[in-house]
Amino acid sequence: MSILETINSPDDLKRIPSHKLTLVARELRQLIIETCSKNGGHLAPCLGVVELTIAMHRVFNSPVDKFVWDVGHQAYAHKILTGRRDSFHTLRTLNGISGFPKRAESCHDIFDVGHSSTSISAATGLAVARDLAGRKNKVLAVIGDGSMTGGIAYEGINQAGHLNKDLIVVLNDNEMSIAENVGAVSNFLSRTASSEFMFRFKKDVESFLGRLDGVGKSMLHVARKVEESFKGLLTPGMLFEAFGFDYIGPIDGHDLPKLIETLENVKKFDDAVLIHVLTKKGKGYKPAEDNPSLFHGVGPFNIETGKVLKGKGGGTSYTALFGTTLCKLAADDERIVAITAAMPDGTGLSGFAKEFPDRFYDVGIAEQHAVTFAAGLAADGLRPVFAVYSSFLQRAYDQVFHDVCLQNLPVTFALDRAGVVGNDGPTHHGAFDLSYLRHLPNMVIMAPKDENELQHMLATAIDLGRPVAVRYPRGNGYGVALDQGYKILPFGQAEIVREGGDAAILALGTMVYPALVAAKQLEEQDGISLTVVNARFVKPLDENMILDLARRNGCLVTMEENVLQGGFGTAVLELLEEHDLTGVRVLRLGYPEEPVTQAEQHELRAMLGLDAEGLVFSLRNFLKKS
Ligand SMILES: Cc1ncc(C[n+]2csc(CCOP(=O)(O)OP(=O)(O)O)c2C)c(N)n1
Ligand SMILES: CC(=O)[C@@H](O)[C@H](O)COP(=O)(O)O
Ligand SMILES: [Mg+2]
Repeated sequence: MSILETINSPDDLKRIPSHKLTLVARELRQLIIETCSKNGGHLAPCLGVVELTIAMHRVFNSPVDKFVWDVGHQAYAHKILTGRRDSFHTLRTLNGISGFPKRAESCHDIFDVGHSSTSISAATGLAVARDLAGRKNKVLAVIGDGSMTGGIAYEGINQAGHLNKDLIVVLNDNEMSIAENVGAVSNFLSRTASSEFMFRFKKDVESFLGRLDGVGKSMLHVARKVEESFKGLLTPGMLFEAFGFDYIGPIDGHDLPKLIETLENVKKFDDAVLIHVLTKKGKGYKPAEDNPSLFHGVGPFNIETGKVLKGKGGGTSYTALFGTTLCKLAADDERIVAITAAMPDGTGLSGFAKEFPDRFYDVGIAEQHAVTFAAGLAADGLRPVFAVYSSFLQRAYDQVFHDVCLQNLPVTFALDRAGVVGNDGPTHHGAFDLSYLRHLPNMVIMAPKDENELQHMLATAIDLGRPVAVRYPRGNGYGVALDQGYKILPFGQAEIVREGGDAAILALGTMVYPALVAAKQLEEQDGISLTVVNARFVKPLDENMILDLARRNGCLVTMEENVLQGGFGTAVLELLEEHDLTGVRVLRLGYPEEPVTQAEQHELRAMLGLDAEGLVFSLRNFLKKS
């Protein structure tokens, strides 16, 4: 029996003799690597915090003491040590263990996560709630250096330091976001060598001068002035102390005895403390240590070689095609500037960054800033393109409204991962963008039926010179031929891709090809003849075409990968109502309001009835009643 098999709870871990804890760490890494090699997952972040997680569970008493993991993509060891070892092989699969902490999954998962930089705010709330209830438990937030680039982290730390509650923030500093971490905060954190020196120097000088009566006081003043002029030597400790936190560190995050000793000491504090822990992303698995970005969130891979196994699907990924198209457009248009919020690889912008370094900006995990930054660029004549996952743009709703749409500025939102993303689950599905963008003034929204059309939509979006969102899915296209030049699509016009006499389907984006398959099957099996429309635009709708089809057929079917509330189908209903056509029967197919779970994309589409088979079923039922 392995030592890990004897651990079913944090209490079991506490019974393991100290000298055997490195073995626990080794076995945890082994299980995490094996599972990720089959299921995919956030391998590198999880390997980096194995010792930290052991130390936290050794010293504190979860779930009475509360651990809040930022993003939550580093919590696999926590899951395994809190009674989920036997089900860990189901990680990220349908009905399996979530890749992120989930309150519904375990009492040890205190706060649901997936989006970054929320841990300090949530932990502050938990600390205040504890104090109001008169309880004594500890609250810990574990946040990465990348997540410290998100503004909400500072909103949290600002209040937490001011309240000075009994709260521990563990800063897990691996000097990496998904890609290399960016910006002043990141530079600041890495000043650890000078930091230790300055900290000691400052304390020594202050205590020495403070002891000298009279002369000491004025010298202390002079020394402080000197220190001011040494701004370049400001240290992470000073930053967090300025916010009202005690600062401890930096400490080696792979030195278990040191971690345990530090946490034991900190446990005795009853004010706000930040422990700065230095870790290595991917620790213990060479391919992940060598390429932490690739192994940040990785698909199945071969453990021996570290080679990632190829994904399914024929064509180029939408993401890659977006990246190459933007490069080509930017070569001819100097106004184009590309922006990412800490995801140059994920959004396909790495090539652009190399080709146009002066026109590429990674702003860190700062979606709100990214949008307003883009608005500023656009206000002075540029054509910024913000490439962002649909679910992460949710953060910046007000900036999209207030800074871009209200001023009708030419910002293009390249919305990747629109629709179900698969195993990352509910926090990451791009299920809401149509609903949260459609009602904004001046906004145009498009969705391509395939990868070829994506190229034309991107060119059209930039050409339009106003706020435009182009939404496209995670994964590969269909392998269709790619036009060499770019077309500017006729504004607000849909495309009929199949003619039929019995009813019309208005399909959006990824729904067009499955709709065509379903229409063909219904023609062959039931003799039903359907028109299929590639809607292309959600805003503005092709009103003439839709109204004409509604009048001719008396019924319409809309299909979209978005929640039904406020989405494409809703837009069609509103149009019919505006034209007194409420008698037209409408079937809207899309996502329900309750969160879509985690599974492979194709499994989710089947469960939601949005694959060809599901569409045939729904269409048959609907048309039978016509
Ligand atoms: C709001 C938001 N934007 C982007 C992401 C995508 N994302 C997930 S983890 C991550 C990097 C986090 O870096 P860090 O906090 O340092 O953790 P590490 O992976 O280095 O352990 C990013 C950008 C996200 N989860 N949430
Ligand atoms: C944790 C997180 O938010 C990202 O790492 C995300 O999992 C990336 O997923 P993709 O594989 O779709 O880029
Ligand atoms: Mg990091």
